[in-house]
Amino acid sequence: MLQLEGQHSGQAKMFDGAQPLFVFGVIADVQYANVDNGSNYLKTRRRYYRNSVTLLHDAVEHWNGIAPHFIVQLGDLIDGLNKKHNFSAKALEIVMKEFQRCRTKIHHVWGNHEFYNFTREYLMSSILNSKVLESALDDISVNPEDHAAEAAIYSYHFSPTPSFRFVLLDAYDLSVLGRKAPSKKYNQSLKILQDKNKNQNLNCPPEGQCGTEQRFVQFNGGFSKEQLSWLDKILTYADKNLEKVTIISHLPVHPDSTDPICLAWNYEEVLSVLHSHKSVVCFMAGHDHDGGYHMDHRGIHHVTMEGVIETPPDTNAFATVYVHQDRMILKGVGRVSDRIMLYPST
Ligand SMILES: Nc1ccn([C@@H]2O[C@H](COP(=O)(O)OP(=O)(O)OC[C@H](O)CO)[C@@H](O)[C@H]2O)c(=O)n1
Repeated sequence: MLQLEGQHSGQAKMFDGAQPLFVFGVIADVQYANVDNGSNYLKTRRRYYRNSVTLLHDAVEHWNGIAPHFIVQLGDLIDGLNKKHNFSAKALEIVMKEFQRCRTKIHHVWGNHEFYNFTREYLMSSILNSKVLESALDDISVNPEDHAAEAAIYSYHFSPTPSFRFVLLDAYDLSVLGRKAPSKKYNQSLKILQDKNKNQNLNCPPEGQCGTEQRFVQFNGGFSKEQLSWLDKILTYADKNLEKVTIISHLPVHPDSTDPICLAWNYEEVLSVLHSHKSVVCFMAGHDHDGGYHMDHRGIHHVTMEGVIETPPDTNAFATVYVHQDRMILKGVGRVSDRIMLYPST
């Protein structure tokens, strides 16, 4: 019997008859706000702001019956509308009350809506910083200069059981959201945006552009060189130790797994790091509320989770993932489809 890090007593329920090595839950874009139902900016999708916390409640009830070893919350937990109503802290308290009923550990990713509500400094010392759940790795040496830069990046990794690792990435490391003007990263991010997007409102995609060029909008962001070099080190360690790695991020990085308007600015650089390592098996993201999926040419599964906020009250949008030696079985609830994800052959 494998020893699971931080495992609470009891065994997660089996899904398909075979005993999984471990089980985790995943949910994205709850975006709770204490306001009436509304829509997205283009008025093409309905948003159920108050009900989203009820769907989170139902997800937690479901998970409490399964006892997963941890939950991954993919960002945008509360909507930016809370800020306008001076309700950010209260809204966070309301959603966290639901998570606190969950008898397992929660790993929180940060999305654009976290930065509409809170500063990066506030988030670093808040309940949404789950870096305390990081696994220590003495053999990964980090030079002191890199270390100083990394301190302002919210990324970490953990190993729930030997041979498996999860890496949580900060997709707003390069962003005009959460970076103070005129800091180096703010200036660098504004330049990336303004070089590509000539609109007054930088949340509107660049005029006349279609496809992946639409990603240069303010509600997206990217990954700094320091973060990518840190990721490269973790993946080198994982390769050497024959681990299987799942990466979690608010922003997707594969154009075929999402509406391209939701892609990370430097998604190509991230893909190039992932493809230079044999350990990566899955990349999970949120942000595109319609969800998406693509298995890339290297066999990496790119899962974009459907957003709770655009999920009608009579259904839901979350998943439980059963991890086996040769595959992950994703069991979706409501709008999320079931998937069997075999690991790429090495
Ligand atoms: N053309 C646009 C689009 C958006 N905005 C404003 O930007 C903020 C964020 O938009 P929002 O749709 O809430 O962001 P999500 O993270 O929920 O979703 C991302 C993608 O839209 C999914 O497709 C908000 O303040 C909008 O009003 C804008 O000004 N112009």
